[in-house]
Amino acid sequence: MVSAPLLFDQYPDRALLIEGVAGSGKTTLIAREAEQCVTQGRTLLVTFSRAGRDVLQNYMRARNLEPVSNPNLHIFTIDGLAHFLLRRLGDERYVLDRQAIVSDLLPDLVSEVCQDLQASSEEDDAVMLQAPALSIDAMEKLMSDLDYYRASLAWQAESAEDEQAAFGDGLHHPPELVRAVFRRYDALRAHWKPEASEPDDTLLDPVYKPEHSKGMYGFRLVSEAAYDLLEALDNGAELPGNAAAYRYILIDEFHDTTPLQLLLLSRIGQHAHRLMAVGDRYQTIFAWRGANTELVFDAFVRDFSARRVNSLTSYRFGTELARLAGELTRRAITSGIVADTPVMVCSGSWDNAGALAPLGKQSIICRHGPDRIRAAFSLLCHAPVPIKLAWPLASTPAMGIATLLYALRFPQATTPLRTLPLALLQFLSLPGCLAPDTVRELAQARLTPINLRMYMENWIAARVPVFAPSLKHALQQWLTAPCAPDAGAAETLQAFARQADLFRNLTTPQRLLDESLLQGWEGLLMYLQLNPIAIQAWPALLTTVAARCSTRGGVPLLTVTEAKGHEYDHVLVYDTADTTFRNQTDAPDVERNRYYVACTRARKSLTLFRPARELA
Ligand SMILES: Nc1ncnc2c1ncn2[C@@H]1O[C@H](COP(=O)(O)OP(=O)(O)OP(=O)(O)O)[C@@H](O)[C@H]1O
Repeated sequence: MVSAPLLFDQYPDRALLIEGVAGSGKTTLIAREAEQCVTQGRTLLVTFSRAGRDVLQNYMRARNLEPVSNPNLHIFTIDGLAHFLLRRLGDERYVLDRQAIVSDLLPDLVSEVCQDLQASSEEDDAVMLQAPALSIDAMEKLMSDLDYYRASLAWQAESAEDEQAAFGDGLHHPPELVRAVFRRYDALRAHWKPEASEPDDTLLDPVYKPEHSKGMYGFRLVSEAAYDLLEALDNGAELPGNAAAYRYILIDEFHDTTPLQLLLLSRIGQHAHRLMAVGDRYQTIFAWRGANTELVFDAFVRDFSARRVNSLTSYRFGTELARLAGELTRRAITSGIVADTPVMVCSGSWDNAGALAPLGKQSIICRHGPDRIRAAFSLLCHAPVPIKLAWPLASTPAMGIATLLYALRFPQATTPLRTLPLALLQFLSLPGCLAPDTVRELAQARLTPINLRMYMENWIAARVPVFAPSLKHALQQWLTAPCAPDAGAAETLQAFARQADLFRNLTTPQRLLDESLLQGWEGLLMYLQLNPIAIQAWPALLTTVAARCSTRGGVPLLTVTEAKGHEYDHVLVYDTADTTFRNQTDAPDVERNRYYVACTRARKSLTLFRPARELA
């Protein structure tokens, strides 16, 4: 490795903004600078994602530096830092699980807000606002609207124009609704009390356990901690010197920082001696969460009079991949290493995908979760040699639905079904289900096929409908119609899906969960057609699939989000079209960035894989 002088020694400026291409050594640079900084004072290494924080921790560990043994070294995500500081300020709100808020708290709050909005529009004779459906899907979108509204600083705009400029076209729902829900939601967050003296575990974010067991009130998501900390500071709270007085602040993944997070970092960094932010604007893949690279880079330069330093040389990969990365981002990217990194386009079958490196030695990067499921089944069915997958395919939604159906039909079967509680939650997330109140009860009890069947019969008979009519009918049939024990699993499951109309709305799935289900269902049917079994033998299939999935020695199957910040010797990018992923739904620049991130994880070889349609 070239031992370059430290940038803090090379440049006299208090703050530096390093913009470097993938593999140009940004994280390495932070680690090198930090190694020096910790000898001189408290040093904060901060990053956007948990995955990015883990990468930083690994880089520091490789230098024998760990926060537990070095009091000067602090490594956090920005939200994790805000949460930590709030706790030091004596803030004891619960940290709740996002899904619990979406399904348990948001629907009631939204109906109250809509009633108020309708009442006031009647008084003012104004146009009435269309209330959203209270489906899980609409609530999930509203939750991301709240995130976006918060992260983009739209809440502090003084006029409707400023507000619009902040959130741009990032909202799913009308701004009046988002604004009103945002206010009511924040009021609820401040005063909320669990129904019992403490909330049940299913409501809590498992990563952030409460400080005390009783007497706490208020809640937040950890992603709301930066906002809450800023609010506390605006209300006169002072950051505890022993927790927040950082001499050095080094920010990785700066391109993903939101305007809200930058505001907080600017407050924390106002007395810092030196600051450094590193990023690559072409690696922004979280724009949908309110990240705004251009704005954040410019604000950092302005607020800290930072010097910009650019690097177009990658030390991760050789010339051929450097050329591809340059074409994708229209930059003159060069390679700083001698060895080449060949790039191969491979269409059709997996047989040819091992030309640059054996398939078992490659890391497979997919655009998102649903594509990963497709890749996994495709490998399971068609890989030339039976390789193992370092990923639990048996826990995917389609496998869950089939497991639940099996348990309902054969409640007396004795083979234990380890994934049954997960399968129940997956089933109840189907578009045609409204989660019944008793689910939480059931999820906490010891779930057996027998009590599952009993609950299911009650739900089907319930006066308040739990299932859409076609799904209800299909379930009734499933529970009552005689079924030959040797009926083929593929045909039986297919018949249920048809009767329940499971995929009617899924030709263009809206939710990732639905797309995951669709890909998994198609993959499962393909597997069952190649390996036919009777529905009664379902537990044996689960065992066979689980045996093909092993973290030890299996091929890693990653999404771009998971692979970001990491590097792998041999990378296969799954399901590419012409210089991008085949599946394109987000803004073109976000899609391009995702593809660029995936390709630039490779060190020694890159295979761009396009499966033949019948294998996809
Ligand atoms: N100056 C250098 N000389 C040689 N190799 C280097 C140098 N800097 C970094 N490397 C190596 O290049 C690879 C990429 O480094 P690093 O992960 O720090 O890049 P990055 O810019 O953070 O990448 P990305 O933005 O893609 O996450 C690593 O294997 C690292 O050891």
